[in-house]
Amino acid sequence: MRLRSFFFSIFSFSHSPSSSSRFSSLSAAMSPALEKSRQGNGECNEVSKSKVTVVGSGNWGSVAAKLIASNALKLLSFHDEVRMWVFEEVLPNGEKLTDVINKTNENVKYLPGIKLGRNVVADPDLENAVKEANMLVFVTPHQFMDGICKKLDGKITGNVEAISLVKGMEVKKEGPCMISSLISKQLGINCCVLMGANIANEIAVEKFSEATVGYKGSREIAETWVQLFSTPYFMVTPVHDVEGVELCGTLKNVVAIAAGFVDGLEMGNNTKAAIMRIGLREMKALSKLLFPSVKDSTFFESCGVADVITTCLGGRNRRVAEAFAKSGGKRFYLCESN
Ligand SMILES: NC(=O)c1ccc[n+]([C@@H]2O[C@H](COP(=O)([O-])OP(=O)(O)OC[C@H]3O[C@@H](n4cnc5c(N)ncnc54)[C@H](O)[C@@H]3O)[C@@H](O)[C@H]2O)c1
Ligand SMILES: O=P(O)(O)OC[C@H](O)CO
Repeated sequence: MRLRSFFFSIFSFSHSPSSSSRFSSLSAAMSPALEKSRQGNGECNEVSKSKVTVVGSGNWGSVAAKLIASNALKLLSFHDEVRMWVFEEVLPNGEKLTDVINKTNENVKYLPGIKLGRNVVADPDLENAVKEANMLVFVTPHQFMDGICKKLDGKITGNVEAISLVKGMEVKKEGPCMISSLISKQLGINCCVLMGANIANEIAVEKFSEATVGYKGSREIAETWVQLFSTPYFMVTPVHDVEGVELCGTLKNVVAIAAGFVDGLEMGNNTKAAIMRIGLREMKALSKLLFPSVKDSTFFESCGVADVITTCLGGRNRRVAEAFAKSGGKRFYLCESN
């Protein structure tokens, strides 16, 4: 049904005179809950509404806040306000990033030129930002997650759900630890994941893309996350395989670095395609070794093959690896700053 809608939408798109109607039929087919909520049935009082906090405000974190903010305004079951925790930085003009976001509604450092939505409130105080939320969206570079979880240890109470958009893992002495497990174990809450072929800057300007929500246990909470993130230009599918989805988002970065080396060394498109194919096969093998429950079908979702393709074509990992190879082995961080 969804596949048919998708092809129908592409067909409509190619025959559509205006870009604003591009994905209207797709939107209608995919979001019955959104349409129902828009009509309003008066069943949700203020107390039962979910409050969302986005923990992180980088490039993807800001786009995630924008997606969520637009839906929070439309869906009855969510509070309008979306908090966004900002790792405070002082900008070259001396202003604090948080103040500028709240004044201009724009993350001028990590997502310049894009309005986040007036209902996004930037907050530099992590504890304060999460204290009233019952839905937490974690989206920072992976290396900061251990520290963030430690700061929040014992501070999350009540019925709270989390989702991780972090593409990476903690590698401890005992072995690899998925970020969703880190969140679950340290904060004592259930944690889904959202991964996919999602270059943030493209989604920021509302170009169409897909994503995958990985969950374990109840499908109901996964459906709530799908509702919160879905827009006509962002199509989200739930998959009952949290480890598989998260490992796809993590391991594709390694393939992207290899693809960047291939580009930097000018080895050509056939070699790059081979890297992507073999890379995907190795992602699957390693994922299944770590978690035998990982499903083959997950690798055909947006989080799998599609993310390998987009990251190897347009991602930052690819770009920095290409610069590294072209520079003849300059230090990685110097390539990153270019
Ligand atoms: N950017 C994308 O296109 C994209 C798309 C999908 C997934 N992701 C994943 O999302 C996650 C977040 O990426 P992003 O693009 O939002 O961030 P980013 O790469 O833009 O990173 C910068 C962020 O890190 C914060 N930061 C810096 N020092 C910190 C510290 N000591 N403690 C806490 N935070 C600190 C900065 O304030 C900023 O918010 C990553 O795992 C990434 O792989 C990114
Ligand atoms: O820019 P990258 O390499 O971090 O990739 C961004 C996203 O993960 C692509 O889905």
